[in-house]
Amino acid sequence: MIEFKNVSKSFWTGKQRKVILDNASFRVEPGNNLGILAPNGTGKSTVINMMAGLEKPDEGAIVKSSRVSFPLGFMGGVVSRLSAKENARYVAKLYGLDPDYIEAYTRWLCGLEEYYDFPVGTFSSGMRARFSFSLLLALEFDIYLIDEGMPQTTDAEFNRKAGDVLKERLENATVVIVSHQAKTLEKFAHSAAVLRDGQLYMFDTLEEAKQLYDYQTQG
Ligand SMILES: Nc1ncnc2c1ncn2[C@@H]1O[C@H](COP(=O)(O)OP(=O)(O)OP(=O)(O)O)[C@@H](O)[C@H]1O
Repeated sequence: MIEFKNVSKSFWTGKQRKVILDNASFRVEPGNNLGILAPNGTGKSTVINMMAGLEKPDEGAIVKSSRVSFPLGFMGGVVSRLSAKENARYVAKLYGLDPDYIEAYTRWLCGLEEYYDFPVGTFSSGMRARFSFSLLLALEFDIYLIDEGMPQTTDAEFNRKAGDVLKERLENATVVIVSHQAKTLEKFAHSAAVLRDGQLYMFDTLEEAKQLYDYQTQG
């Protein structure tokens, strides 16, 4: 479970205070895939980063009783001058896992062939996406965080493999996915929430969340 207790978060832009959360309290329950809808620039990444522990709240507390992933697509832990292989082995050690297993798994899933042994800094954005997604799926979490859908790769073979693995993972794990469009959430979300005016409004269904969201974005 991830619980936000009276969490406030804002940024000072130099001209104004941008409020992301204002004394917000909500929970992400295991087994209940949650989709969060919010327009671009309103704080989706910030909320996901707070769940991952990459951003701290200004006030309040975030309590976690599950293993929560880093956000899908997050490359902060990956060192550009090291190869995918070296990064995978390093991350395995950080998580106390078998480096041989994590190397073999990511090598198989990302399908980068000989580029797996090249520095990550030389990768195209699609190759980076494939590597970071493979790394995320190689590690076992109770809650997976996804920012704006699946990585956009044009590699059909990778998309199929990664989609299958994610589906399998989600039989025992939960996903939190944020997007500015309901369509991205449809495949995963059981319930949904709308980030608005510093609060996260929770709904039992995506349909209900969409009604508030459409009203908000069109009005
Ligand atoms: N470290 C920071 N310092 C100042 N402002 C920030 C910082 N991080 C984010 N912001 C601002 O907070 C707001 C929300 O940013 P965030 O990236 O969370 O939004 P988002 O909904 O994920 O946007 P997008 O969908 O465009 O990525 C934006 O106006 C952004 O400029």
